[in-house]
Amino acid sequence: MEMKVNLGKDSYPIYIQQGLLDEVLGYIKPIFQGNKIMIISDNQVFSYYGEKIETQLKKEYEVGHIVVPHGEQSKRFDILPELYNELLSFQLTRTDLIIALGGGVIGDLAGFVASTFLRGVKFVQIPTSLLAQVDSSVGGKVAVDLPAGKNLVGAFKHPSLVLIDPLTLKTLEKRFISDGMGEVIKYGCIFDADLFQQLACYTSFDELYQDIDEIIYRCVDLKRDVVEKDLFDFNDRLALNFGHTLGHAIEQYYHYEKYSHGEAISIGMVQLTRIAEAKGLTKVGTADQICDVLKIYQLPTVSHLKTSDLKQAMAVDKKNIYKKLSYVLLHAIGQSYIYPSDLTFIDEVEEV
Ligand SMILES: NC(=O)c1ccc[n+]([C@@H]2O[C@H](COP(=O)([O-])OP(=O)(O)OC[C@H]3O[C@@H](n4cnc5c(N)ncnc54)[C@H](O)[C@@H]3O)[C@@H](O)[C@H]2O)c1
Ligand SMILES: O=C(O)C(=O)C[C@@H](O)[C@H](O)[C@H](O)COP(=O)(O)O
Ligand SMILES: [Zn+2]
Repeated sequence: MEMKVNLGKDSYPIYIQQGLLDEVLGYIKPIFQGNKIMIISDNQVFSYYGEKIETQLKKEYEVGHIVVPHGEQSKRFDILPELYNELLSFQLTRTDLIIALGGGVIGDLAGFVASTFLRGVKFVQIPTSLLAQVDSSVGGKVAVDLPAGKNLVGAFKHPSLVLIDPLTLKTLEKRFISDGMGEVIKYGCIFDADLFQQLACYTSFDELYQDIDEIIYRCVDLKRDVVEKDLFDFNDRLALNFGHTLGHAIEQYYHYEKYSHGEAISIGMVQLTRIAEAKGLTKVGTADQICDVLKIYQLPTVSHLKTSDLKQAMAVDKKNIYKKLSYVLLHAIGQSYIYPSDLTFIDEVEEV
C-alpha cells in the first residue's frame, strides 16, 4: 500500500508492506544519491533489524550506526551533544542521510537531530513500533524532552520517505502493542466512529493482527488528511492531541518510568472526557465507551493522581496559544472540537 503526504516541496511517500525491510535498499536508492547514511536506533530494535538493513545499504553506501538505550530516557535534550559528536566523527555532510530505525522515541530523537545538525540533513523514518507506524512517523513533529515536560524542544522536519513493515510488530512486546492501540483508539475518538466501533469488536490480539495492515493504513490516512489541512498545529491538527494535555503531564510526573505514552494518553482521554461530561460539554456515557474499548487492549483508564498535581506540567502544554490553553474535547465518539479554557477547567470539576 502506498500513500503520499501532499505538502508541496515537502511531500513524501509512505509505503506499508509486510516484508518491506528486506527491500530497503530498493526504496532508498531513488530518493538518495549521496554517500553516507547514519542509522539511529535503540539497542533493542537494532539487535532485531540493524544488521538486515545495514547489510543491504552497505552495497551502495558508507553506513554507520548510533545505538542509544531503549526508552523515553533517550529522548532527553542533554543526550544531543553525544549524537552530534558521533555524526561529526562519521563526517556526515549536508548531502548525506539519517535513518530513524525504531519506535516513536527514535523517530522523534533522530528527526530532531536531522533537523538541527548542519541546519538540516535528509531523513527517512523506518518505524518499528505500532505507535510509530500509526502516528509518530507521519506529520513531521520531531522533539526531545526537557525536565519540565515532554517534547518541549522540537521542530517540524519532514522525512523524505516512511517505510512501514507491519511484520516488525511480531517482535514487539504486547505492552507496546497496547501502547500503540492507545493512539489508534484516539483516532476513533476524534475522527472516526466506525473505526472506534470496529476496535470495540475484536475479541483477541490475534484477531486484531489479522487486520493490522488495514488499521495502520486507516490511521495514517486520517493523520495525513489533518496534517495536510493544518501542518503547523493551530487548528484542525490540534485534535491529534486528544488526551495529551493530561497524558503528557502524567508521563512527566512519574519521570517517564510508570506509564508509556500510549498508556498515559489513555488515562488522559478518559479523565478529560469525564470532566467534559460533568460540565455538559460531551455527550453523557462517552467516557465509559472509551473506557470499555481501552480495557479490551489492556490499557489503563485511571491514574489515581490528583489533577492538581499535574498543573505545572500542563502549563507548558503546546496548546497554550492565543493566551488560552486549548482542550481537545469530544461532542461524542468520532466528533472532536477545541475548547479554549485555562487550568481552572480541571479544578472546577473536582468540586462537581
Ligand atoms: N512525533 C509524533 O507525532 C509522535 C506521535 C506519538 C508519539 N510520539 C512519541 O513517541 C514516543 C513513544 O513511541 P513508542 O511507543 O514507539 O516508544 P519507543 O520508541 O520507546 O518503543 C517502545 C519499546 O518498543 C521497543 N521496540 C520498538 N519496535 C520494536 C520491535 N519491532 N520489536 C521489538 N521491540 C521494539 C523499543 O526498543 C522500546 O523499548 C513518545 O516519546 C511520544 O512522545 C511522537
Ligand atoms: O502529530 C500530532 O500533531 C500529534 O499531536 C500526535 C501526538 O500523538 C503526539 O504524541 C505528538 O508528539 C504530541 O505533540 P505535542 O505537540 O503535544 O508535543
Ligand atoms: Zn501521542
